[in-house]
Amino acid sequence: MSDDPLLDVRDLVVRYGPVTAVDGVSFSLAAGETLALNGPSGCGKSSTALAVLQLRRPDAGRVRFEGRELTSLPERELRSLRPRMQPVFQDPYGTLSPRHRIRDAIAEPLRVQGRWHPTDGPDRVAGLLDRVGLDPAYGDRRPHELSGGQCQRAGIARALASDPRLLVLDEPVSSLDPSVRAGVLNLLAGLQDDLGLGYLFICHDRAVVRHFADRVIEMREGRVTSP
Ligand SMILES: Nc1ncnc2c1ncn2[C@@H]1O[C@H](COP(=O)(O)OP(=O)(O)OP(=O)(O)O)[C@@H](O)[C@H]1O
Repeated sequence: MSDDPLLDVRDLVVRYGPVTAVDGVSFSLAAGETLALNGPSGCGKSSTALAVLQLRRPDAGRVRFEGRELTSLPERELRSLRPRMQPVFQDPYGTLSPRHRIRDAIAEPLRVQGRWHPTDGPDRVAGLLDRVGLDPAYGDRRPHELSGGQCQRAGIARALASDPRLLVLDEPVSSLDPSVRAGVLNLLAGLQDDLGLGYLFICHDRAVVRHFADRVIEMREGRVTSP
């Protein structure tokens, strides 16, 4: 294995028509590390996240993930890499389909990736629920039958089903009640310790960032202002 960082972003640019949302952002992230993007609303944090995930193709710059340059890869080749870089968004109810039971939402990535086996699939789903601190019986419920914190845990379980190396966490606790935020952050910290995941952690709350991240990048008006 090379000494390549897990993720290396160089001179990233994202434009929406005349608006330059991300204007030459560079950073790298090692496996097992949490790098936070911090800054005021509208500074380009989410646009950076979407471009890293190639959910929105950047207008310029490079995104290297596990040593592979993503920006020049056709969608067909990206598809096989996508499971390894998973997003977790702010609104857990928006991530999980309201019509599907939690266990089906978690099983879906396994099915789509051809890794679902009827013999051990249900146990894997139960194991993932247990891993995020949810009683496997919650698998029978639909998202609206869970609290915000429980639903975010289910969203994290769904992300883990893909065996990712990188989680892009876009304000993962911002919509949660303050009393349950620490529990979800502790869960993420434990998963990182156990699985060696890299976290790109987007958060506008400086106190949370200081507590949770190994390193912090400050953004303003699409640019990195520090370090
Ligand atoms: N789909 C879009 N179309 C047009 N402009 C957009 C779009 N998405 C974001 N922008 C603009 O790009 C800039 C950066 O937005 P972005 O959401 O990336 O910032 P942010 O730091 O994540 O903000 P927030 O914390 O409020 O989500 C803002 O000026 C925003 O209005």
